[in-house]
Amino acid sequence: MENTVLIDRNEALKRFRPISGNSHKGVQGHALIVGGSYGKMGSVCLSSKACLKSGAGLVTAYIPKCGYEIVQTALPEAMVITDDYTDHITAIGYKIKVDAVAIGMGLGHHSDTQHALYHFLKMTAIPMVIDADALNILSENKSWFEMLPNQAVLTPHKKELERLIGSWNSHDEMIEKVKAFSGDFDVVVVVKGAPTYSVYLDSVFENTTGNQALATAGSGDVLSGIIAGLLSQGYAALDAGVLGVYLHGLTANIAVPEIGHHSFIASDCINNLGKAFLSLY
Ligand SMILES: NC(=O)C1=CN([C@@H]2O[C@H](COP(=O)(O)OP(=O)(O)OC[C@H]3O[C@@H](n4cnc5c(N)ncnc54)[C@H](O)[C@@H]3O)[C@@H](O)[C@H]2O)[C@@H](O)CC1
Ligand SMILES: Nc1ncnc2c1ncn2[C@@H]1O[C@H](COP(=O)(O)OP(=O)(O)O)[C@@H](O)[C@H]1O
Ligand SMILES: [Mg+2]
Repeated sequence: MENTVLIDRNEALKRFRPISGNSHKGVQGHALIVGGSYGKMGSVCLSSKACLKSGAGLVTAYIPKCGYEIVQTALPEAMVITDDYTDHITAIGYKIKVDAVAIGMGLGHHSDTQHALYHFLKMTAIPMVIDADALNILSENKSWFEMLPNQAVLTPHKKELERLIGSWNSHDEMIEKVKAFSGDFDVVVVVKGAPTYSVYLDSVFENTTGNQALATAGSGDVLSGIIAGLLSQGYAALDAGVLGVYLHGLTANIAVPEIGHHSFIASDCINNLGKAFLSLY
């Protein structure tokens, strides 16, 4: 399509910033990962780990009580704040200062959780990734679009996108609808698929990395964590989206010669993030 920028290594390099020698965890960004419900805590573990492995100095997971031991055990590097309720999130309250948020992975759509999301969006204006069930809740409450923070990064797969903006008849029509949505609410939309397109206003970026190994549970949860990690370090929303998608796809390109398409799982995406970052030096 006309005016689409292909995101290859050169384009990724334009956006990538190495970490300075005198950095410390206090200036590397603190990201909050909000999600999880009974049976879906893995999504928060994956997203939080990917966030740490993308350079965030501190990561806190905000989860329902049932996930406390799961997240603390799976990921000792992350801090945890629990909701008052056991099985799902009912209110999103915290006293820490965070630089970026990713919300929605494994969140579910209980009415209490919908309420919590409403108040959170109303009160929160920091860089934000909105994924999975947070997108689905928004789709059921379209008047809430107005509350989205400027340049929030929305990361729908095609089904989630259809719930958000309605259906389309062609690729070009889909892109035009996403551009209009981006303009109406000043958001970056990362349309996940093969390939993934990142759209902001009239600009469209087509990713060149990734393969079918990523067609596996949790690989989108990993992407939300990567983008939140970049946002927390001060990357602009569009740069975080475009670079995050590039690195995420690259992990699969790096891993497939050894692991193959069938056996690659979302944790392999995380395990190869280091090599993906190193390829930019
Ligand atoms: N280990 C975990 O805890 C996991 C939790 N997850 C969470 O589970 C919840 C449900 O996520 P789902 O995405 O499964 O639910 P959805 O109901 O949003 O999506 C599932 C439907 O969308 C279709 N779909 C998915 N990707 C598509 C694509 N690229 N093009 C067209 N159709 C597509 C599927 O075929 C299916 O019909 C989310 O909160 C998610 O974060 C998942 O991420 C899987 C792993
Ligand atoms: N065939 C494919 N080729 C390239 N990337 C893919 C392919 N299938 C899935 N992906 C990527 O994997 C991720 C899947 O995200 P998502 O559907 O949200 O998964 P989950 O919710 O299970 O974490 C997206 O980044 C998507 O672009
Ligand atoms: Mg998903």
